[in-house]
Amino acid sequence: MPPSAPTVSSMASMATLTGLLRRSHRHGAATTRAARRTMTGAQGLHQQGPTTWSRCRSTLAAPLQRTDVDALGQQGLATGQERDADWDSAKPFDEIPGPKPLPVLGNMWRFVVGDLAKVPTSDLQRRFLNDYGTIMKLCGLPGRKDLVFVFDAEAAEKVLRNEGIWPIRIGLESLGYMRSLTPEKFEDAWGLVSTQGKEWASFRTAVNQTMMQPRNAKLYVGVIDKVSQELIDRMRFVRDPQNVMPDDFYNELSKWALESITYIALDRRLGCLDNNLKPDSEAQQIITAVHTIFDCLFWLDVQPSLWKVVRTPTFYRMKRTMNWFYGKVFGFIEEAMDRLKAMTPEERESHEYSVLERLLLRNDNPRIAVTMALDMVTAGVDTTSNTSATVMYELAKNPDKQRKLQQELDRVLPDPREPVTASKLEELRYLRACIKEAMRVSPIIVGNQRMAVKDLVLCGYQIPKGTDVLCVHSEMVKEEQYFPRAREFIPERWLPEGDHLKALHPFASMPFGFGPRTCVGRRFAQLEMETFLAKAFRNFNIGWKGPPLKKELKLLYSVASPLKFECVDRV
Ligand code: HEM
Repeated sequence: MPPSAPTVSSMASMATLTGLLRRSHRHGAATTRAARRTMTGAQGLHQQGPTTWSRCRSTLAAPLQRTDVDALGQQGLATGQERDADWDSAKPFDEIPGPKPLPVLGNMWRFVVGDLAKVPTSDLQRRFLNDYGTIMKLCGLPGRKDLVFVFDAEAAEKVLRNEGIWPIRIGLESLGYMRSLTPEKFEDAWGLVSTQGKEWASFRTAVNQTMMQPRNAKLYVGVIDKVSQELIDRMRFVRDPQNVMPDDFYNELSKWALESITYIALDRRLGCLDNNLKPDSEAQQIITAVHTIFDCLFWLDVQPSLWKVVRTPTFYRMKRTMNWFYGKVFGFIEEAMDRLKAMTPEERESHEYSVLERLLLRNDNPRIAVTMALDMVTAGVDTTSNTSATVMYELAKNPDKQRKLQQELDRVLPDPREPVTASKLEELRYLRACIKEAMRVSPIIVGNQRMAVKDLVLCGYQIPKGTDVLCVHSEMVKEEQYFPRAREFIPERWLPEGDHLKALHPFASMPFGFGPRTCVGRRFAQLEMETFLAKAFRNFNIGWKGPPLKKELKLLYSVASPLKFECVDRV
């Protein structure tokens, strides 16, 4: 048994937990049916019962008032001071530049018919930086609080270092709200993505060790290697006679990411990379559900949407998909619990516990495993597949860097079909530098957002506590002052040799976030990407046969044109 394996004594409570989970699921289905019967047409949030609404408010924490901020975020402030020392000499909040809202219409019209209507979402941040400078304020959008954008690494450092011990990151409110509609399914386990304060902290504490310990991730290297080998085999199967990938190659990458993360979250192989995957197969249905949820989150939470006032068709689509998905995940977790219960004491002694089993055994509440699995599958597909596509693209466009990587790979993995192991991965320093550099040159997130939990001075302006601040790393990474030759792909800047690393500002590129709220799936994401990319560049010389790759900003910066990789077998 690995040193941190859960104690066998916690098996005693498994029978009770299974009963509890089954009861809550049946009750959940009944409540959902009842909710469907009573919630007809375009009801606003305020028309629902007080319990649901109060739960919803505390779950979403939006919009937070100053007093809520005190309750949620004041704990553990680095300095203990309420306000930055230079507050009195700073310019007032109202003077922060930004598009001026019109009376009644606010700023919404700009995005519909005004000066910003034709700006692609992926260019908006650059436009804001050019028009207003290193700090700007966007206000006057219906249902949204004012948002301050900072494009300055010093300011980002100040925001993130003063986030408190329960950092507040408002976003994806629709996800939290949907969960609040069936509280019996999520009671005491609302997940990480859209919760704040105590609810977020108790969940994070319950899952943190299992998710973040490097040795837990390493347990999966064998399976991730197998899944990655399946993708390599599939690449050989789907490429055309000129060795070029089909236009929908991104779909293959997202199947690989889903196959990997569902194994980690649910102890389950789905068979996503099967050459004969049927359109009505379980795997294909799950792939579709994950993409639907991601798409709906974009339309409900990023695009201007009236779902907080009127139930939109997208709202219902998301609700239907989430209920279906919950049922699926729930079924897988019940199976895992049954397997655990059936184990003999001897088997338990020698068993290598999976992430799912650890989550079930460490916590008295099986809903934690269910919600964590939902969050993992929701957050763990488009993130790793888009990032892997970016790394492949940058290396295809920079053949000298690709050759250097292949020299490292040939040394560490002399046989291209040889399985990747944890110790071999440790030796792949240049590969890690390539991934870091691709995440800098073309990050998938706009930036990191926090609510200020004390009065801050940023770029010379007063930022009262309770203000949401977005640190726009996706633009900082393009600035020469932070990264010399910023537009070039130079993995060497992340290697410890030389002075490059010392010169970099640590808060300019932060692809996995920061502090106690940092990406909880980081270890698994790194393991998946390193394993697949090591195998891909060991097996193929990868070129690019298309026009420059387009990205669009949806929930993430995502691939928006065909991935025309030429993958020629290396002899
Ligand atoms: C390349 C891949 C990935 C990137 C770049 C990425 C990036 C991020 C970022 C920037 C955050 C916000 C951190 C903050 O606010 O400080 C985050 C949060 C999160 N990520 Fe990832 N992520 C990736 C993969 C994954 C995977 C594979 C999973 C699933 C295991 C995952 C699950 C989550 C969850 C649940 C959160 C919310 C954490 C919390 O609020 O406590 N991510 N991720």
